[in-house]
Amino acid sequence: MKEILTAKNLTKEYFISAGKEPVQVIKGINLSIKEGEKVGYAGLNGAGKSTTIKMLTGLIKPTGGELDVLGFKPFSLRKKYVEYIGVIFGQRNQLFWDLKVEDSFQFNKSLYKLSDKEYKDKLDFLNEYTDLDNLMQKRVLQLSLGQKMKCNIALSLLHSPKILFLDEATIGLDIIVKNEIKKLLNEVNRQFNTTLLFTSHDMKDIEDVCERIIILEKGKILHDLPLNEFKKLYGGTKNVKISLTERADIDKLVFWCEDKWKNDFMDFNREENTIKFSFNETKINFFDIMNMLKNEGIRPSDIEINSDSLEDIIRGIYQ
Ligand SMILES: Nc1ncnc2c1ncn2[C@@H]1O[C@H](COP(=O)(O)OP(=O)(O)OP(=O)(O)O)[C@@H](O)[C@H]1O
Repeated sequence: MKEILTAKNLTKEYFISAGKEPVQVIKGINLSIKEGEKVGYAGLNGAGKSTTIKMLTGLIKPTGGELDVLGFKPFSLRKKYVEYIGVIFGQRNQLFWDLKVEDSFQFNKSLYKLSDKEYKDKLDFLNEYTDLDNLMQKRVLQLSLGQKMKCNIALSLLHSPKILFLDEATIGLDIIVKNEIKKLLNEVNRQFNTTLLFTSHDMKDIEDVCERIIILEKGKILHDLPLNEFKKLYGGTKNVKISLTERADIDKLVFWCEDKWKNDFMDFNREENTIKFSFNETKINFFDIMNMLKNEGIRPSDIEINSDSLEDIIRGIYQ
């Protein structure tokens, strides 16, 4: 996979008030993104995510460092550059507000000089994963937030961008629309190898789309890892609930667990015929517990086991 985006020691300073020193909000970040990657860009409010996206899309000029996206310096050759990228800002609308949805699509068709076939093929693809067809004849101001976002994303994909930047594209959307959008993004990536750079405060969105996560903190990159590696390194917590019908079996299991791993459980609670505990996979192997139950002939009436979500992990990092 070839590199599609590189940033070296990228910085951005803003002048907040006249006569005062500028404030550096992006403090020398290095990025390297390959074609077809799906990258989540996460961080707390004010970390600098939108500022980064604005620099990468050529909306604002970096204060320092080097930036190369698809062979372009985004800010200097913006007119040409935008032919190859798509940009979605959750709070902004790119459709003609008081016209029909289709008018914006027709406008972009001529702007990007798409042939009738290219236009039709792309609409066929978009219709497969959204209900765009039903929305085309509606006026934009009649659309709900979710319908508007679907149309905005579809419009940004019309010219087959090589890379799609999404800044809080799923903000305020319900779970059904979010899922539809995530499916569309995954398909765009799968079928057209479109690179995705995606910011969201909803870690589930990042988890459902991205294979790599970059965490920004106060303008610096704190982590940049494949998502599964990140989860293994910083997560690895399993939460288990075991229900048993016999009180004696509970006693036996509690005694055995405490004897073997007394200090290794993150928490351990007994309630009636149920025990609930959390542990880190690096310290305790859940199969040992399953084997013990089997060897003792204990048959639980129910077992629930789940891993910490990305959201839990990130919360843990910032706490
Ligand atoms: N045009 C601007 N002028 C001055 N300061 C700005 C400007 N835009 C952003 N900032 C400041 O830069 C910092 C980073 O803002 P940015 O919007 O990039 O963060 P973010 O990570 O996207 O936050 P959020 O998750 O809240 O959207 C913040 O302290 C913000 O107040």
